[in-house]
Amino acid sequence: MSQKLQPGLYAITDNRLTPPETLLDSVEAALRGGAVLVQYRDKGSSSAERLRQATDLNSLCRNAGVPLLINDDPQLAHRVGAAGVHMGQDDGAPDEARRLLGPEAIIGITCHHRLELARAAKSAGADYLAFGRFYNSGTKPGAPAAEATVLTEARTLALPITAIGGITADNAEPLILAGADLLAVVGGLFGGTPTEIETRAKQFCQLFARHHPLYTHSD
Ligand SMILES: Cc1ncc(COP(=O)(O)OP(=O)(O)O)c(N)n1
Ligand SMILES: Cc1ncsc1CCOP(=O)(O)O
Ligand SMILES: [Mg+2]
Repeated sequence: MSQKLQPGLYAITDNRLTPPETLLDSVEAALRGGAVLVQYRDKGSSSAERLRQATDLNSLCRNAGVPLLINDDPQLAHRVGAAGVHMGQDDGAPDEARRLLGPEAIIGITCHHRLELARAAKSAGADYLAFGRFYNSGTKPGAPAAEATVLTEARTLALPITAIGGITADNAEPLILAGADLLAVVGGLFGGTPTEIETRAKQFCQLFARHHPLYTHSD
C-alpha cells in the first residue's frame, strides 16, 4: 500500500441512499463499523448544498482520522480542505487537480476494466487505481463491466487497487483474493438504520481481516 492509504472498506455516499437528513448519521455508522476511506459522491444537489454537506463530512471524517475524498470536483475538495479527490476519465486533468491540492492529496482515478488506463493514471500521479464495475450496480448500472482478473494484473503497477460496482459483503471475497486493497461500496453498505450500516461495514472488515495481508484496522 502507500503511506496515504490503508486497505479496507471505502464508503461512498449517494443522494438516494444517504440523503441530506441521514448523511452524517450514515457515514458515522460506516466509520464506527471500520470504513478506512470515505468519498462524498453527490450528483444531484445544488452547489451550496454540496458545500454544506462536504464541509460537515470533512469535520466528521477528520475527527475519525479517516480521509474524505470528493468525487469529480477538485475545487470543492480544495475549498473544504478534503484529503483528496476521485476523478473519472471525463472529470478533468489529474495533474491540474494535483497542482491545486498539493503533493499530500489523495487522487484516485477510474480505470474501468482497462490496464492501459491504469498505466496512464499512474503516469498522471494517481494514488490509487479504481476498477469496476464487478457486479450489477443499482447506483451506476451503465458502468462498464470488469473481471476480477484485472485486479491481479494491475498488481504489477504497484499502486493501491480499488474495486467498485455492486459489491456486498456476500460477493466481496473473490475481489480481495484477486488483489483489491479497497472495496468501494454504496448500495452494499448504505440504506437502512445506522445499526444496519455499522453491521454491514463490520462484515466487510472481517473479510479484510481474513484475506488481506496488510489489513491492520481493529475495533
Ligand atoms: C472509487 C471509485 N471508483 C470509481 C468511481 C467512478 O468514477 P466515474 O467513472 O467518474 O463515475 P462517477 O462516480 O463520477 O459517476 C468512483 N466514483 N469512485
Ligand atoms: C460509481 C460507480 N462506478 C462504477 S460502479 C459505481 C457505483 C457503485 O455503487 P454500488 O456499490 O451501489 O454498486
Ligand atoms: Mg466522475
